[in-house]
Parts: sequence; C-alpha cells; structure tokens
Amino acid sequence: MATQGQVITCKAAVAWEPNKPLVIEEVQVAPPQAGEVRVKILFTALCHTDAYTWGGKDPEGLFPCILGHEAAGIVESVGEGVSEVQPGDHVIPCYQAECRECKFCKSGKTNLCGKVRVATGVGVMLNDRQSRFSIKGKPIYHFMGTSTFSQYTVVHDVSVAKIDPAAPLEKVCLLGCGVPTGKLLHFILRSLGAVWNTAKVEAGSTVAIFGLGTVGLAVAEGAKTAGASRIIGIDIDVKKFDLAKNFGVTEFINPKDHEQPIQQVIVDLTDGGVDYSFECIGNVSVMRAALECCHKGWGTSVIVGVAASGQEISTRPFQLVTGRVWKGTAFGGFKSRSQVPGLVDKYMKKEIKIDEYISHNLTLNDINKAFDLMHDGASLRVVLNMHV
Ligand SMILES: NC(=O)c1ccc[n+]([C@@H]2O[C@H](COP(=O)([O-])OP(=O)(O)OC[C@H]3O[C@@H](n4cnc5c(N)ncnc54)[C@H](O)[C@@H]3O)[C@@H](O)[C@H]2O)c1
Ligand SMILES: N[C@@H](CCC(=O)N[C@@H](CSCO)C(=O)NCC(=O)O)C(=O)O
Ligand SMILES: [Zn+2]
Ligand SMILES: [Zn+2]
Repeated sequence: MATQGQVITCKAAVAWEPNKPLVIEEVQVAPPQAGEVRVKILFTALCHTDAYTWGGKDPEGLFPCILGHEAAGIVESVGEGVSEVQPGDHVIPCYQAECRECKFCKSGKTNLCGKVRVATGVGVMLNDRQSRFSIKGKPIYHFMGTSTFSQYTVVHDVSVAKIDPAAPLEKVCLLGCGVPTGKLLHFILRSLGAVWNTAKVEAGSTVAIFGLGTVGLAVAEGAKTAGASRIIGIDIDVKKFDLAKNFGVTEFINPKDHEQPIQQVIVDLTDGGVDYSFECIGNVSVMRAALECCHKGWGTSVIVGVAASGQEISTRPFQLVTGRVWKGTAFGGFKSRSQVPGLVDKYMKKEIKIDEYISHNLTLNDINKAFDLMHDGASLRVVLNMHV
C-alpha cells in the first residue's frame, strides 16, 4: 500500500490544554512499530470519559493529547510480528487490552490486562515509550491507548479487535466503550457464583440505576433482558426519563424532587432496598447513595462512573458488615479482543441495541459542538464521521 511505512499527515482534534476547545490540526502519524497497528478511523463516538479527561479531572490526563476511545476503522498497516490483523481488516480499537499472556489475562478472574497499561497510562507506546503522533516535530500524547479523534491512529496489537467486515462501522463504533460497559449485568451475576441459575435468580429482582446516559441506559437494557421486575432510573435531568422507558426503566426518581436522602427514598419504595444498584455518573456522593439504597444482607452496588482525581468514596463500614457488597467494573467485564467481535455479531443478529443510543451524527470538524451537546445533556452518543 502507498502509505505503508510512511508518515501519514491527517486531521485530528488536539486537546492542547484542559477545557480549551479542541483544535482540528494536521498531525503526523508515524508508521507502526513491532507489535503495533495503524488504523484508519472511520467513525468515533464521544464518551463522558473523554470529557472528564479533557476537563482536567483525570490524574492520568496529559496534554497536549488526542482523546477518543469509542471507534471503528480499517487497518492501514501493521508492524513487525503482528499476526492477528492485517491491512484491510475492520477493527474496533479497545482501550482495555487483552494480551492473553499476562497474569491478569490468565487469571480467569478479570478482563483487565497488564501488558501495555503502563504505557497507555502515560500517553505513549510500549516499544520505545514515545508517541506516534506529532505536529511539526512536537509530540502529542496518546490517550487510553486509542486516540480515536484522529483520522489515523496507532494502537498496540493487543488493543484491537477484528470484527465482521459486514458490520456498519458507523454503528458498531459504540461497542468500543459505552454499550458493552452497560451490558455488565451478566458479568456481575456470573461473578456472584457460577452455580446460580441466572434467569431464576434474576426474575423479580429490583435494580436502581443512577445516571441515565448511554452507560446507564445500557445497564437498564441488560437488567430488562435479565428479567428484573423493577428498574428504577435516577437522574437530575428529566429529559432522560421518557427516553429511558424504551430501554426498560420502569420508574423514575429525580433526587431534586425529594427532601430526604435519595437512598432513603429508594429504601422506602422497595421494602428495604434494591437487589442491585449501579452508579453511572462518576459522583462519589451518589456512589455512597447507590450502596446505601441496596438491601441489607445481599444488595450489590456496582461503581461504573469514573470519579475525578482526588475524590474518595466513603460509607459506614456497618453497611458492608450487614451484607451489602460494593464493587466496580471496567468495560463491563468483557475481555476485549475475545468478546467484542461476538458483541458485533449479536448486533448483526439484532440481539443487542446500538442504533437507539445514537442521537446525533456529526463530523470531526464539529467535535466541539458534539461536546457541547454532551454537556447540555442534549445527546446520548454523538457519532463523528472522520473523513467528511
Ligand atoms: N467503568 C467503565 O468502564 C466506564 C465506561 C464508560 C463510561 N464510564 C463512566 O460512566 C459514567 C457515565 O458515562 P456516560 O457516557 O453514560 O455519561 P453521560 O454524561 O451520557 O450520562 C451521565 C448521566 O448522569 C446524570 N447525572 C449527572 N449528575 C447526576 C446526579 N447527581 N444525580 C443523578 N444523575 C446525574 C446526567 O444527567 C446524565 O444523564 C461516566 O462517569 C463515564 O466516565 C465508565
Ligand atoms: N485514568 C483514570 C481512570 C479512568 C477509568 O477508570 N477508566 C475506566 C474506563 S472509562 C471508559 O470510558 C477503566 O476501564 N479503567 C480501568 C483502567 O484504566 O485500566 C484514573 O487514573 O483515575
Ligand atoms: Zn468510555
Ligand atoms: Zn494481558
């Protein structure tokens, strides 16, 4: 291919400083080194985590950088030793890597992978601890090992999932983060004990979901599929309530309508608390409420939201002594390279929703408008066409 082994100059949205509008720049993207893959990004969506890092709340946030981690594209070229993908393959970059060799991957206990995390946390590639992005010689940091707000990006080979080439990339890009993250209910249930019959356990269970963005709505969809009898959605933005009905939410609570703490409101409504709760916001006070609205003896609360640097969670230990369980998840517990292709197949068979989470389609040039829509609560997922 003409570009193989060459530096590619293309457009990317660069975050020069926290909170300052992203700037569409011409960036130079170096060829992939050993174990790396250069991907032409066709479509990317925005996730709240991009806004969080851009907002200066991420202790791992480095500037200038190229954000973005929910995307789909086509492999342009591969570095030495890359065997699982080749130019032309359709792929989803995966911020959560899967090397299949490290102690995390081999543990059978987690979807986290240790192979490249040390590099992706500091915005560089593992090989030489350098960035593949630059502008006139000035390095620009990578983000989450994906940097999908660029027309071309370089990722580690352990961070790319090969998918069905028939899948529409403008839709399945959402499988790079938000939708799988919300599909975590089955993972949580599995981790509670393989001997349980999931369907029987779940029939009749009650669920509270704090935050009805894409992640919270995907949790609702999963809870509905699992047979939950009551799915209580909690949000301070009433616009989310009508929408959330389509994803299985059966009751709504706006904390602003209540004087009592929201956990008390939910405990009163549910005869002592819910079986499962999910915090999909990133607010540590809400995390506490989400734990404390769980039923004594068995209620499980899952932290999904990402909280700002320096924030800590707290509760009375008595909440845990009396049987509530507090846990968290990254990427819904899915092993990325192994399981993302299967999620694409499920979408193709109409077994999981994706289209319903896409509220806007814009272009890379509109990226700041897309962040405005997110901040105004006016969007679910905004998908950017990267080459228009
Ligand atoms: N753990 C993971 O793997 C993972 C993956 C993706 C996203 N996330 C995180 O999940 C969270 C949700 O992501 P998203 O993209 O769905 O975000 P989003 O911005 O689309 O949705 C957040 C929702 O929370 C609501 N909200 C805000 N403050 C609230 C409050 N105090 N009480 C009730 N509702 C409130 C907002 O109105 C909005 O509807 C973010 O923190 C994101 O960083 C985590
Ligand atoms: N950099 C932050 C951590 C951010 C975080 O927790 N990220 C989630 C994914 S959010 C996707 O939208 C995650 O998967 N974490 C596990 C990991 O990063 O390995 C910080 O340092 O606080
Ligand atoms: Zn995300
Ligand atoms: Zn690994």
